[in-house]
Formats: sequence, C-alpha cells, structure tokens
Amino acid sequence: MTKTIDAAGGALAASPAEGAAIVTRGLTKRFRGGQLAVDHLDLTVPRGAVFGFLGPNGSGKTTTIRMLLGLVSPTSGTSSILGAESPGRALTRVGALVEGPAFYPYLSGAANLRRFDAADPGADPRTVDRRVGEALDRVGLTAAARKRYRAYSLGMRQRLAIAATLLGPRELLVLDEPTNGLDPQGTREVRNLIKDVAADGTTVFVSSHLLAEVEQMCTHIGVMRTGRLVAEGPLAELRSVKVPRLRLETPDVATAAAALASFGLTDIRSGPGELSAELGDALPERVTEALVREGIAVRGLHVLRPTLEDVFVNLTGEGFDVEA
Ligand SMILES: Nc1ncnc2c1ncn2[C@@H]1O[C@H](COP(=O)(O)OP(=O)(O)OP(=O)(O)O)[C@@H](O)[C@H]1O
Repeated sequence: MTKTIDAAGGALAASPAEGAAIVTRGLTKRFRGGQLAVDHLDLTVPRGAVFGFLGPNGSGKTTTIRMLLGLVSPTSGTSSILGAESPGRALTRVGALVEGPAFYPYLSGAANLRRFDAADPGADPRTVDRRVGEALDRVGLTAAARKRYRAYSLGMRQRLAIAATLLGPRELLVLDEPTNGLDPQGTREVRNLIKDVAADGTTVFVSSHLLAEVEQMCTHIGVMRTGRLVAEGPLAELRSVKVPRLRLETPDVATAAAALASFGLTDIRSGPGELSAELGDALPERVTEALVREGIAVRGLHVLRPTLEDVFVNLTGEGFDVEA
C-alpha cells in the first residue's frame, strides 16, 4: 500500500511491518553541528523487495543507511533489520556497500576477494575458494577472476565490490548509490546484477538520486526530502498517482473555462488563447464533444500525462537527475 505523508508528517496510510526486512520508527539523526539529517523516519521495506531509496543529494539517505548498519547512532527512534533490534545481530545475513571497498590494483579480482574473506572472522578459511568462486559467478566475473583489478572496467570494479558483499549467504543487500560515477555501460551492468540478486529472493535496499535508474530496477520506493520520507510504496502504486491534465487551445477562453467547470474538471488555469485543467475521470472525447455542442471553437486539445519525474518533483520540490 502506498504511504503518502501529509505536510504535517502524518502517515495517511501505513504498510504492515510484520515480516519486513527493514523497519524504522521515528528514526532521527541530528549531527553535533545541529544539522537535522534524518527527521522521524518511518520506513518499511518488505522482504523480497528491491527498494529504491530515492532523494536529491543531501536528503539523508547515507545517514539513514549508516544508522541501519550501526555505523552511526541515532539521536532518537528505532530501527530493525531482518527482525533484529540491534544491527550486530543481523549483520552476518546482510551484505552492505556504503563506501567503496579498497581493492589492491595489482591483485586479481579473485585475490582481492580472498583478502576480504580472510578479514571475516566468521568465514572458514578451508572453504574460501568455494565462496570466492560463487561470489564471482554471481556477479558474472568468473572469466575475469584472474585479471588484475586495475585492468577492470568501471562496471567490473563495481560488480567486484558487490561480489565482496556476497561472500556469504545474504538475505539483505544494502547498497549506497552503487552506480555513482559509472558510465552508462557500467550502470547497466550493476542494474542487471541487482535484478539477478533479487531474483534469487534477496531483499535489496538501494539508494539513488537517479529516478530513471530506480524506475528500471525497483519494485518499491521511498522518496526522501530534507531528511523526511515524503512517499513510500510499490512503484506501480506511485505511478498511478499521476493525474492527467487537458490542454485546450481556443479563442473563447472564458466560455470554455465555465464549460470545463460544468463538466466537472478541476484546477482550471487559463492563459492567452489556451487553458488547462485536471481531467480526472472525464474522457477527452466526451469533453471535446461537449465543447463543440456548446459552440466553443476548439483549435487544439491535448491530454498531458505527467511522468513519474513530475510526480516526484511535486513531492520533493526538486528535480532529479534523469540520466540513466
Ligand atoms: N558527519 C556529519 N556531520 C554533520 N553533518 C552531516 C554529516 N554527515 C552528513 N551530514 C549532513 O546531513 C545531511 C544529509 O546527508 P546525507 O549524506 O545523509 O544525504 P544523502 O541523501 O546521502 O546525500 P548524498 O547523496 O549527497 O550523499 C546533509 O545536509 C549533510 O551535509
């Protein structure tokens, strides 16, 4: 169920939290300098979702992720991941990419992963080759396993970073802006990889400021604006929030405005030689018929369907970078 939050911060409709992969309630972070980075965040990420955590730069995404993983403590509020109240209890089941891992350029991808695995006290050294092999296979780097890291493309480097988060069986992957700085090819590689990982049943929580990217890979989204969640829910429901508008070109603007109002159209805005209105449930062909019946000269009539971008700009008050 989509949760849209009103201006006063009240949830109009909430999603059920049972069995969720991530739940936060009233999660708040105020930094020492006084900066309120995250403000009473109520987030519910269903298990099995690819959840896009969307918002402009500085809206509080990284701070939220750091609190979820126990890397920074909240000022107030609670969070739980995979049902554990403290992140430490769930972390073996969570793969996280917050700051890019440091890889050695002169070591191969496989050797770099072996180093990562060795740093995990819970990992059995006798089975390292199997874990590294499986992680490389999962991100499609088996053929490049022996290549030095410095010879990897940007997309391969990021796929290796994701492989490092997949060295154990994971129920949840948390990825902070995983396509940042990638070229279009690398972005596609990472996007496809996220879809593959999710297809195996892993929940993925991925932050991004790129709407187009989130649209292409996520099942659910949460939209942040200056530390607050302004919308949350399945992508398909947020898409259906879009309300089409009708644009009419006519010399009879005043008469046409009165006619549109009498047909039940709302939010009528007029300018020289044209006007627009929210179409609501009215059918454009019926409106055209009725206008002509009223003797109004119709020079042009268009239905404007807002993009998802328009919906989010309304919610966040800011534009998104729409490059894929
Ligand atoms: N350690 C810190 N001390 C003080 N303020 C901070 C700190 N970390 C983040 N902030 C501030 O908190 C706000 C939210 O930052 P955060 O990094 O969480 O946003 P973001 O949505 O992840 O943005 P970006 O995509 O640019 O990383 C910003 O105004 C930022 O300047």
